[in-house]
Amino acid sequence: MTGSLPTLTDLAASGAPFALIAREGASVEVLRGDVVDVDRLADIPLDDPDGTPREVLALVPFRQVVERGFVCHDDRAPLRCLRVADHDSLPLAEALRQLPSERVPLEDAGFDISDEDYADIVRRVIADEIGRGEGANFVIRRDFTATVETDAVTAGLTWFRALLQHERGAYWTFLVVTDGHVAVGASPEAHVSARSGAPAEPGTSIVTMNPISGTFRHPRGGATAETLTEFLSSTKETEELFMVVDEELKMMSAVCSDGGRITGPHLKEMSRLTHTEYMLRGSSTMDPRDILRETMFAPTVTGSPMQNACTVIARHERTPRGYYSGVAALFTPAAGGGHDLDAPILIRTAYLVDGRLRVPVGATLVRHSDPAGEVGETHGKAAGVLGAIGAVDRDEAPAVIAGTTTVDEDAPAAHRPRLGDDPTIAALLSSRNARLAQFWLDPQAAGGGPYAGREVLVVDAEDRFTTMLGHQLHHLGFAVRIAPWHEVTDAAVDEAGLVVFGPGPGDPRDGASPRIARMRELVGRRADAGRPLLAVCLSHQILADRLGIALAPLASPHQGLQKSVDVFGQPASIGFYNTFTARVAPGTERLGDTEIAADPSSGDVYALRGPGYASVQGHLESILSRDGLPTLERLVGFALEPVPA
Ligand SMILES: C=C(O[C@@H]1C=C(C(=O)O)C=C[C@H]1O)C(=O)O
Ligand SMILES: NC(=O)CC[C@H](N)C(=O)O
Repeated sequence: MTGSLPTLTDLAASGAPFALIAREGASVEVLRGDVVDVDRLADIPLDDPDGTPREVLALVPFRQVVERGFVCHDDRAPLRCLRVADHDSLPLAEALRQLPSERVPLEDAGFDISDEDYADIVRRVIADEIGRGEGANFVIRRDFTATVETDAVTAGLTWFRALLQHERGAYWTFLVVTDGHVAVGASPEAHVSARSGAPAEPGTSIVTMNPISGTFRHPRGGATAETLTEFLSSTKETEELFMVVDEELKMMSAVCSDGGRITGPHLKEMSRLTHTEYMLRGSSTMDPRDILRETMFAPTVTGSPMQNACTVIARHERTPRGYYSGVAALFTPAAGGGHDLDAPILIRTAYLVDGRLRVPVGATLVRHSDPAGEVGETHGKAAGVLGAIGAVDRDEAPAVIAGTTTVDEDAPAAHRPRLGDDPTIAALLSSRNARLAQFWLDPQAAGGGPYAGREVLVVDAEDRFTTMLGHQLHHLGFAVRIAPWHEVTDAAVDEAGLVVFGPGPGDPRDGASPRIARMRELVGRRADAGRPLLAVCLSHQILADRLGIALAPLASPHQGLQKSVDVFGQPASIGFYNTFTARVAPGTERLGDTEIAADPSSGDVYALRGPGYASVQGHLESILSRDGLPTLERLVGFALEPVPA
């Protein structure tokens, strides 16, 4: 097929749709075919009408979250599929020779939201969202925009070339040209991939996710072991990565029968930035389109809990996202049938439509975010793309992002060694895992736990930590059913042998929220019946309230905090994701039938137990809970203890 491959400039001039992808440094893949726009992921045409499997490259817009019932500013951006007819490969040197390098002038360049306004958004998200229990971390974006007179496809080719030459460490460097739409970028982050397993396991694929979070902007002259060490020692950056790993493990637990296991952390070293990352791996029997649906979209570019993050994004972003934080999904027919999937996240990408350039960038906002720091981070993230498109000087430092007054201190220095190979850095990175739950670091042994033969109903209150809980409960031997709060019937709650009420966003005192009102009803009903229940986080707060214990906001949220607490006589290192707390007078250990495990000085309640029930403020299922599984087993044991007549 390569024989018929026109030069890249002829291909561009033909007006036909095409895509260029550099996945490994040595070559550029050239994909040609026709384009169809479809409504839903399930409609992606993986097979021709005669049943022949077909390779498809799909651009999945952020608005696709509506398929999961999540909220967004809906721009109706099409789910665009390039049905690949020809897939060729060009040596990198040849591609570089063919690609244009003339500078593309930009007019009216600058961020749509000023630095001051972005800093205000950061403050509001910390105070009004994290500070009100809506979640732990949120990514809010801003767009760098400009007018471009140059022909769009020529501009795309030019920028693709510049990214190949000047960015490094990208997972995919790519250009996708379809009618009237050019997307060109160098994304560091694989969202999800699914590769067919050994022929012995037909229908099974190995699923990989790659959460990247924590951003180190290289100082002038490049990163050094000293400056990187300082970054790696930052609590904020460390916890930020742990939080997104937790959120992606929720997704892994939903799509993988073995829940997934984590390896890392590693460094992702780019020209101007270094990120930290983990790899999550598990096996799944799901169709790759379903895997994609269940994982829409990465918490590293949205937030957690993911569903509420969409609501928060809609509240604080003023315009729709288009493809930003969606994925480019390449479905390739697999030797043993079905399709493999490779899907980088659409970040660090420039879009050119109708002469308007848009480069969206965001930062992960957490409880201890510094507004100025997050502003700087968005500049740093844009700089890789903006360097390529000539909006910042590429090789000189300091450079200035056109249209702003901010000095770009992230300009790349030539040829630095990889710092991940430095033994001190490697040791510092791997020391992070000592804080984490062994359960998620080890391959998990199958079944046979102490509760084999029993059933549990897990009620989901819009935080899919329930999938991780479900996985741990399964490990303890239970047959697990997870049901969302709005589908669960009274009868189901009455009949289950054990009910676990899950965590969720929001203020537990907010009875006007239909979700919280229903959770109150269900927890109350089960508690009144005196049948075994375990309540987690939001549900623990609801149970505490019902038992007459006061609820209050914490002075500063514990969203993504690891803490060692006493749980009925045993110390446990546990992860917390709460803004509110149940609180008793310090020293209170009992209220009626209820035994209370609380902080001796603040009176903040960590756990409760009584006849037929137990509850916990922390998340035993989180990677942050080093003592999570044994504590869960203890609490389940308390809840299932026979109630004296
Ligand atoms: C949100 C973006 O990047 C993501 C956010 C990161 C962070 O907050 O540290 C790091 C890498 C990406 O997962 C972006 O590039 O727009
Ligand atoms: N994870 C949770 O369930 C959090 C509960 C509640 N929304 C809080 O922030 O305190």
